[in-house]
Amino acid sequence: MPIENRENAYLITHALAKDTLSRIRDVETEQVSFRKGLVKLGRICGYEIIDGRMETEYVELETPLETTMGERVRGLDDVVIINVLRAATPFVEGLLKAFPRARQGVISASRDEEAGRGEDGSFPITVDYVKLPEIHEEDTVIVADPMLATGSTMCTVLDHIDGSADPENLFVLSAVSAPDGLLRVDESFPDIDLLTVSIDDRLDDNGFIVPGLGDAGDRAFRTT
Ligand SMILES: O=P(O)(O)OC[C@H]1O[C@H](OP(=O)(O)OP(=O)(O)O)[C@H](O)[C@@H]1O
Ligand SMILES: O=c1cc[nH]c(=O)[nH]1
Ligand SMILES: [Mg+2]
Repeated sequence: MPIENRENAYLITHALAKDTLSRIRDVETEQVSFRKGLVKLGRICGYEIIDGRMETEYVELETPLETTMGERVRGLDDVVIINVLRAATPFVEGLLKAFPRARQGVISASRDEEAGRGEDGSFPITVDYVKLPEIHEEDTVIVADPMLATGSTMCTVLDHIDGSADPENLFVLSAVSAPDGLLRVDESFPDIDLLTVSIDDRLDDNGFIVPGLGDAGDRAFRTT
């Protein structure tokens, strides 16, 4: 479903996606359930991308009884998933259930929260590690990060990917987005489609999404 006034941003509206997100937002949801919830959400989002964004084709096949026509999803072998460390790790685990043959890339990018936000509202981003597969024209590339807050991390990640190829589909997939982050990424990368389960109200003074779900990395990795 397209988001009003934003050509390239779309909500994932599957009821189970909303249900799962609501469960992991809950402050009472502990680490294991939180992590499993992110995995489940990744799987549902993967199925939604297949259903809404990929084409099917008819193929002739032999059942044990006779020849018939079946329908197959096109391009499942040409999917690249980029894992933005570290909070995206369980989210990507779920996506891989939908795209088991995806080629994978990893980028470690994190906000320097001590430095604080600059005048434009962005955080400085530290990139420690980048390992991307070669991206081809026919690929569907999904850059996964459950949280899109100021958009600083995602813009930095996309800077690393952008020059390397011009794939058929390039999606940024998040679970929770803030309006500021969507706007920042949309303005910097107008050709990229932004997919998210929820657009929350705002950012707080520390750049956290409100109502959000807190620090996704800390909750999944139990580091607080
Ligand atoms: O849109 P932004 O303002 O850039 O914020 C979003 C980023 O912040 C979180 O990562 P964090 O830097 O906390 O690292 P982590 O995944 O290691 O916890 C989150 O997973 C995103 O990558
Ligand atoms: O709300 C936020 C913002 C950035 N990163 C998170 O994990 N949560
Ligand atoms: Mg991160």
